[in-house]
Amino acid sequence: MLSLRAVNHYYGNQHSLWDVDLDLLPGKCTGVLGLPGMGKTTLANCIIGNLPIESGTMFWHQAGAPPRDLGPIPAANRIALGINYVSQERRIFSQLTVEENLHIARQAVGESETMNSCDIYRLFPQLFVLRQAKGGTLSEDNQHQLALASALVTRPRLLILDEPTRGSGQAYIHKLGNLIVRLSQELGIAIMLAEQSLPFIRRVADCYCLLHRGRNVAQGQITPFGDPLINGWATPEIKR
Ligand SMILES: Nc1ncnc2c1ncn2[C@@H]1O[C@H](COP(=O)(O)OP(=O)(O)OP(=O)(O)O)[C@@H](O)[C@H]1O
Repeated sequence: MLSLRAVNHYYGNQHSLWDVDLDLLPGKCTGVLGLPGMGKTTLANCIIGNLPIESGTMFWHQAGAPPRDLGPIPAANRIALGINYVSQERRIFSQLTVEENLHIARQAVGESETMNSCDIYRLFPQLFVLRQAKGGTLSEDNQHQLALASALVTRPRLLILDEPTRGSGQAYIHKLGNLIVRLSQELGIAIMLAEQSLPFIRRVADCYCLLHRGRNVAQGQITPFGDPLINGWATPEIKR
């Protein structure tokens, strides 16, 4: 679905992503794991088109169509192509109701491409109850659900979640994990999960990519994840 090869990114003179290779596949959840500041958000922003890459390739593969180079495609058009994102900030319109938020999110793609309200509320029953409530009045967890629902109404083929567990309690994290597994296994969505939480990645991801100082230092199926090497990279540097 999406293949990254030798992707490099710089913030000014600071080299932030180094020759990153990554494949994101339909129906699979890929955990992009790394400590704070290792490049997870930068990688997500390069894929969605918020940041330009310096070199390398990002090719979008879709059945029955020739591969497309994402490079020249602006961020707004990448949503129409099937790539959507939930940022760490969980952006929603706080002055608008849940329904209005979802209505605006639908505008990013053609009407025929969107997920209808019944399907969205089936995935997020709590949002149905709160559909007339303003975004700003929702709890943090419900705001995250609304941000996720706003991404899903565009029927993404690739969904990128940036640290979805940050700041949430165990009950919501458990529910979110179940939802992510459903989205990948039942709806066939390719999911890129940028996370610091190794237990969460172990629970929901099929495969992983480990970023360290902008380099992909290990990747593979989730099964060998108990490998001490991986645990070593996932330990804060101060302890290494
Ligand atoms: N706008 C920016 N300008 C300059 N440097 C930046 C900018 N954003 C991030 N960086 C730097 O790029 C590197 C990667 O940051 P990034 O936010 O991608 O990491 P991360 O793994 O997502 O971390 P976190 O988990 O804290 O969000 C860090 O050294 C960070 O300080």
